[in-house]
Amino acid sequence: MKYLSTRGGVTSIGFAEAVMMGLGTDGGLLVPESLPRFGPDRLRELATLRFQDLAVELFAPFVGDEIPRADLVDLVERSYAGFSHPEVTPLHEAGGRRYLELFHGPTAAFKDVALQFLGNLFEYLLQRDGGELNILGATSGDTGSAAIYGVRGKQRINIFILHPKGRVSPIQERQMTSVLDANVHNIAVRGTFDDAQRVVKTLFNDLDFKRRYHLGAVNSINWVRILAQTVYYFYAWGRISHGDPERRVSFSVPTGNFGDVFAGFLARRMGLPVERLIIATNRNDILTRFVDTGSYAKGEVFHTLSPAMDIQIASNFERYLYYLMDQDTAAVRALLADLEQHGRLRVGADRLQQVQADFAARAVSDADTLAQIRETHAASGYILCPHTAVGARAAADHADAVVLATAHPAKFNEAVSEAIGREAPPPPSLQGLMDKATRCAELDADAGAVAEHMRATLTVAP
Ligand SMILES: Cc1ncc(COP(=O)(O)O)c(C=O)c1O
Ligand SMILES: N[C@@H](CCOP(=O)(O)O)C(=O)O
Repeated sequence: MKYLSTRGGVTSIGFAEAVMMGLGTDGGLLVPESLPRFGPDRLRELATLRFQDLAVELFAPFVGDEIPRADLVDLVERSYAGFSHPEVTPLHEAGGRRYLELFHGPTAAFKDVALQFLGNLFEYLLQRDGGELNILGATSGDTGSAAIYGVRGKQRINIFILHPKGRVSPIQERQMTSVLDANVHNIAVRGTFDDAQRVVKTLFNDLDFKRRYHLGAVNSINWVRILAQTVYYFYAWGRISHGDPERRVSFSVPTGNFGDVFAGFLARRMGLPVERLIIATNRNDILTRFVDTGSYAKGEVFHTLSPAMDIQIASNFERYLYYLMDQDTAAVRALLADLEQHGRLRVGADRLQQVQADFAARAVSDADTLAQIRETHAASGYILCPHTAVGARAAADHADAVVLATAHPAKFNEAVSEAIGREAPPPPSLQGLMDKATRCAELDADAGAVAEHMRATLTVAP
């Protein structure tokens, strides 16, 4: 399989190069030249597989002959061995609703599903092909810790994670800053997640800096993040449909950077029988407004009870535009130029019709998020994290939709306590964090300052 950039400036690169490149050297996002298409017989087979075997089957066409199958199997098995549930991403039924629990990994959020694999994949490729990697990522709370846990202590890898100071939950902050391995570097930036993501993209677009410092990406700009997140859509469908290709399943997806729901979109393009894909946003509703009106217009970032989704500029939206514009990279560039110049882009009526066929969307207020946590708990005793609650509320008119449970509620106990008057009990991985020593730098949300910090750190770090 070969990869190209959504902006057309990178063409025909292989899987390993795409993994290491992260963001396309033209500033675009990497996508495969084509997608495999699974027909009814293949879907029936896939539905019988355990999570790990399914992952290997789904990854194989994208990896091609660049990694021997035995090595791919080993990478996948190791990546999910540390999950606390034997099914990796089990379905749970509560209050008449199905939840796809994605929080059984080491940092208790869905990011572990992709980042355990990506960490092992980086290590494998660096050992095999030589070289070193300095990961630079931005987080609104969950990617950071999952990425850090994916690469902590690994040879040839340093990781620099930027989080918006004071805008992640206390547990999320501790999960990152209490990891004291020499290769882990946390930076609290004075600004929003969007500011942190802009710094990361600016430094990736400085090709001289990127080459000199061997920058690698763990955010969902990295294609592997998206690929790995398609697996649980197939897995959930298999468990619900028992392999019946006529059975269509809807998903409601708490959405911020548009990676998770985009993975569902891809799964459908690969033949998975998906009925509705619901984009569930909090008050930061740029994506909901886009689905309603065809206009994608930047606004102010609001602080909400679901902070990991306090995002205005959704990275993977560009990948969706690429497919929406029939893979016409010039059309993508034109839309992005509008966004850059005017702070908004607009698609025409025919494209909007396609958008509305691809997605439903709903924005959920903090008050409704709390009400959802309260109602689900009262009906079933099950405690939702606020992001998952946004997903459940957005699916109020779709009783059948599977809600992606993207984080363990104990990561967001402030919201949980406000809703039900008590905290969710933390899983073992979250216990004792608040007593640990921490290390974290603090910087302005400025690419120059971050670059300087990386240079200084890397001259003394191993
Ligand atoms: C708990 C949680 N839910 C949902 C999201 C939104 O996912 P995405 O950014 O892929 O849209 C995030 C952040 O990415 C998150 O951390
Ligand atoms: N909500 C995310 C934001 C980064 O998104 P990513 O999927 O592109 O890594 C987070 O928790 O950091």
